[in-house]
Amino acid sequence: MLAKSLFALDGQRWRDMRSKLAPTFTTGKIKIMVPHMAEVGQNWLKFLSKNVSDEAVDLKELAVTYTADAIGSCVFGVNYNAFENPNNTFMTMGRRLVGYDFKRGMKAICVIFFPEVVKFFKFEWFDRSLVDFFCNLLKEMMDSRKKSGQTRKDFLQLMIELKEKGSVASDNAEDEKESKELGGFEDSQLSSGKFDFSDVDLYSQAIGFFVAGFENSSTQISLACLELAVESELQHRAQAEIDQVLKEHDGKLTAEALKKMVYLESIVQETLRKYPPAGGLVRSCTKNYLIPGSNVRLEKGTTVMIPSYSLQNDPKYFPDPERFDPERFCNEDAHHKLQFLYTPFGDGPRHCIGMRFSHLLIKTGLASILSKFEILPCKETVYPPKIDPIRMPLSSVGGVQVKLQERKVN
Ligand code: HEM
Repeated sequence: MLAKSLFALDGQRWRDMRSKLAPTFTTGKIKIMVPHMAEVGQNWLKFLSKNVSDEAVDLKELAVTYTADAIGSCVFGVNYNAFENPNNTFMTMGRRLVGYDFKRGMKAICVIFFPEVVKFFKFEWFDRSLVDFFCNLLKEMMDSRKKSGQTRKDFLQLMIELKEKGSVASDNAEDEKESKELGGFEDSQLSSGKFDFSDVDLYSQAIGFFVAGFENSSTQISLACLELAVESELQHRAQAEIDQVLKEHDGKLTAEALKKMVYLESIVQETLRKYPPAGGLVRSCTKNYLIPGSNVRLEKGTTVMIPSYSLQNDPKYFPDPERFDPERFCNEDAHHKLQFLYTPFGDGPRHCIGMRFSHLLIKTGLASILSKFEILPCKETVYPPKIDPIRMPLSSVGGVQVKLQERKVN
């Protein structure tokens, strides 16, 4: 089933799928989902206000609940409020879907380095029962929208549009431009005729998006909070910006408000630099290639790993790399100078299609918690975090233990 998700496709079908999904990931399309994220952020704050104490909390665990609920709402169109109902089936199944153990670790190694073994043994990445649960849920949501005639501003609706019309329309020239950047190909590179997007294609994409966003985004939120707990000056600068922007937007966390939180954006970028979830990028040589200026010859079919984590933590490119310094990204053209060195979302035609969505998801989570809480280090805090050497995506051993204190904001 998940062989049909964008991650797993290649060749012509990947090109066609990428170009059709690209219009659903533009800023214009994603910003209509910010209210769903902000609603989950509010649920998070309500839960914390009722439960905050003098004890340490695991922010990674809390962030997982936030991202699961937010992705559930934006991608599947469901809102379970996992803060109040932590054992709801969506959350339980979601945890199993992204859970990691020795068996999964070995499978991941095989997928990257021995794809022939995976094909030969027909490895199933996920249990059938898990996949069935998510497919049935999506089917139910689609049937209920069809029956009631109601629509909702979310990914599910955009994918229903793709299924019914064969494409998702761009809203304006800017939307069209972004869509091309995300998945633009010449017409001659794409299949002609109506794009076939079956129910199974739709389920595969939705489940793939959940898996992609759940772990990565919650890790980024929790590690950003850890850095801010340790560097209180940076935290207060971020809070001053959030307070000011919220004041100008009637206290509402909208897409426009998030855009104005430029220092918070630098914090997100610096967290992604220090802790890139993927660790590295994988590519396969499509032809024999001699690395210029060397005698290293790569044979066609060789798997190459681009070490994002090492490059982004190399003092040659990022002086004093252990220092958490959002200033590195405060300058507008910092990105241009860093091409190919800063790749938390990958690079080239296969870069992360969900990059804009993740930025908004992470920023909404951070802006929510920082607007109402002070994050403090405590005796359980481990800093620097101990990165799990065998887990993929990147994760800190023992979560992120900190203390929360309600802020007094005027
Ligand atoms: C902090 C959050 C995230 C990070 C750091 C991240 C990072 C990445 C990276 C490194 C890749 C491989 C890129 C390459 O090889 O050049 C990737 C691919 C991908 N990501 Fe993400 N991702 C994140 C969140 C998301 C979310 C939320 C979604 C969906 C809603 C998503 C959807 C995808 C898809 C579909 C691909 C495969 C693209 C293709 O092969 O064409 N990601 N991501």
